[in-house]
Amino acid sequence: MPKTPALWPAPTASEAVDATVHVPGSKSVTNRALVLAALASEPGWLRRPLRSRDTLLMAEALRAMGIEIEEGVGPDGTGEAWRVLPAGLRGPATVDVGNAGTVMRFLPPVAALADGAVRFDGDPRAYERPLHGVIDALRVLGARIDDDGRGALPLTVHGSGALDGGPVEIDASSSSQFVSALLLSAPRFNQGVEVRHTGSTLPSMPHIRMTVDMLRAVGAQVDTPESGGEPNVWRVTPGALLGRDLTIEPDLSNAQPFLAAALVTGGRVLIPDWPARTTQPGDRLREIFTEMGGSCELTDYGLVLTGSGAIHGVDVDLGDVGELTPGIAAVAALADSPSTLRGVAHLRLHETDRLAALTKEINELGGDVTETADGLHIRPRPLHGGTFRTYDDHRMATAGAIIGLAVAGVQIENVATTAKTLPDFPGLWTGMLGV
Ligand SMILES: O=C(O)C1=C[C@@H](OP(=O)(O)O)[C@@H](O)[C@H](O)C1
Ligand SMILES: C=C(OP(=O)(O)O)C(=O)O
Repeated sequence: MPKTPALWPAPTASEAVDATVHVPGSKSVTNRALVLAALASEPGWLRRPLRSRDTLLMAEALRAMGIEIEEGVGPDGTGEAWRVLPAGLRGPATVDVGNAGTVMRFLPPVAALADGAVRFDGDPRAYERPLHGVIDALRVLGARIDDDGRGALPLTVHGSGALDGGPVEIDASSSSQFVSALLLSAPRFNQGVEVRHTGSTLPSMPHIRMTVDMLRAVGAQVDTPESGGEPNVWRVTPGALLGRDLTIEPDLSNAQPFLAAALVTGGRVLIPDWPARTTQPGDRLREIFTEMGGSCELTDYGLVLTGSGAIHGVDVDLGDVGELTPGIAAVAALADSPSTLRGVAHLRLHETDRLAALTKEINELGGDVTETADGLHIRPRPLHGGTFRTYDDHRMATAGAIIGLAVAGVQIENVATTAKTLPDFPGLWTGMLGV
């Protein structure tokens, strides 16, 4: 593969886009499927897994704890498929979480089940991302963890081969992944788990539903607020998990920049295999991008978004779908009216402080964005070219590419950071544009 330059000239669209874009598998589904397959009592398959930095880090970490993961083609010889062979989890092991929230939060509970010490380390930014919900809860549930007292990486989980489990209270207002992490491993805790969220807000509910659905699909019994349980309480009963043959859905959040291209250029983009029913937050794009001026049609082939040529501002609470914020902010900066994006204070603790980064980078191109306590006000202005910094954040890079479609001379710094969740974004982008 040719080396990507440090500054990537984002291509402008000289005409309306008309393209079909095959988007690789979902990060969130792939990493949950890997964890559940590793904890199962029989082998399983993942078909069409995402092969990106975050998912390869997850696979490598599970291997380090004794799980065999064979990367190859599926049982019927079509497409990429990974076979996961569960085994006794063991230390000593070292896990590099990179800057993957799913790896740093989902794996300490798995490590608590291992026989031996598992050390967790990662990128400098990973030291700043909240992990206290997982560390404190695991201690209450019976685990021994050494950390430096900040409630963050680096840390060592001293697994003893089993964990008591039981009831625990956490404040997951800084990340839904605290809840998902405890639920995913809970069927293997001696008493299962009862997680009670005590904070005032809880972001990314669709991702918690994804965790619950995927647990149930491998045979776990899960009680949720939505299934008649108490508000903010989830219970998982101990029990063996099945090995499944699971086809991973395309990553709908990574479909966002391509759909945005149809909206911004007044063109048409088809994303094949868009699921008819899904817990992925990206499914909300059908509604949000319709409000912003597009029209969406979900057919047997996938999702088609057609732009009208007009882009409208929105006033929207993105608390459930925070990872869509950078892409929506980019489209909003090109709209014909102002936007207010709400409910996303927790984005300050994502790959970078996304509210600060979007404000600074859009304003450096001539924009008028202000941060609020829980989001952004975006007043569209004529933008000009310049460097768009990404702060090692894949979604900053794709946001910059969206703006570059309409603004000449935008140069994206470190576009290679998109490899966190999307292999070869520049190739897919130029392929869509036919340049
Ligand atoms: O569980 C998951 O797969 C995710 C949950 C969300 O995390 P937060 O609740 O921390 O925002 C989301 O932003 C992240 O991209 C993926
Ligand atoms: C917040 C994100 O990732 P992570 O899983 O690292 O939290 C994201 O992908 O937008």
